[in-house]
Amino acid sequence: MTLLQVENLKKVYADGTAALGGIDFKVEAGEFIAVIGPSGAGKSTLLRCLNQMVGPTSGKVIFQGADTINAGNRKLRQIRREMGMIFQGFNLVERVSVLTNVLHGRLGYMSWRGALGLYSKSDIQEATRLLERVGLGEQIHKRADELSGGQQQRVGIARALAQKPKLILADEPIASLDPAASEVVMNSLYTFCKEDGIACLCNLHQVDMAKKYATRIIGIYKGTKVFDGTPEQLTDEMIELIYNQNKGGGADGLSAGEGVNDSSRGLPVQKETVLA
Ligand SMILES: Nc1ncnc2c1ncn2[C@@H]1O[C@H](COP(=O)(O)OP(=O)(O)OP(=O)(O)O)[C@@H](O)[C@H]1O
Repeated sequence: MTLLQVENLKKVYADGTAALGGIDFKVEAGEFIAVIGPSGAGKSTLLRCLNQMVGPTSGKVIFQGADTINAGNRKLRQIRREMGMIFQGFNLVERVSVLTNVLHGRLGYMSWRGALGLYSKSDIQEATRLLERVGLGEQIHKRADELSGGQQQRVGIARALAQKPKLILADEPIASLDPAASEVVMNSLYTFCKEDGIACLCNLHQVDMAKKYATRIIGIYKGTKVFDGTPEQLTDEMIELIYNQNKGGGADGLSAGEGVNDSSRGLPVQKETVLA
């Protein structure tokens, strides 16, 4: 079964900004997909519409056969625990320990016990094991804000893994990191997703990182998908087209109701590869 199916997904924010103009794609189990595109293209909105952090205006998001947009609270909670999320700003609770932050990844599986901090012995063992796996076995009792940015993001990865997700949504996970830390974080994310058979949708500004790690790349421009292919198919000419379209026209989202016709922007249309 297809893991995730996105059909004609649209998002118009309350102020009229049309951030997504109708996006379609599928994700199969274990794929590592980089989502690229200029600032304001709609990458974050897309990821947030998948787990309903942002409510889409219309379209379909089917995750493991379940309609996420119309899911009730209970079903949505189940869907969200199988869709881990990693954030640019790490989103850790800074004043609590690294271990506790990873245990927060188990909250979706718990009821009142989690709210009281009553984690099971096996959850604590698993969280410890995950921290060892991301190379932070020595840091588990430190406060989260005592760690470097790259270390904090590895805590974020361990927390997402603690959810035992089928899909990880990573929203610019290396945007605030230096090149060395970025490499460590991307390598960890890629390796653990591969080892655990987890699919990943990873928003990236760095095209070189997308080409290095992704098994597939989706290019977004002004709320529409303008490229969907392998790293090899993402030629320098295509990169130039995706990003340089941005220069004249800005990237502040579409006006509400404005559709994007890719051929009208001069982007080449190659069947299968570009513009599904
Ligand atoms: N809450 C909001 N209300 C109104 N407009 C928004 C909101 N969030 C995002 N937008 C707009 O939607 C468009 C897409 O934004 P989004 O953050 O999804 O793009 P992005 O590709 O992730 O950009 P970046 O790479 O800079 O993070 C932009 O025009 C942005 O200004």
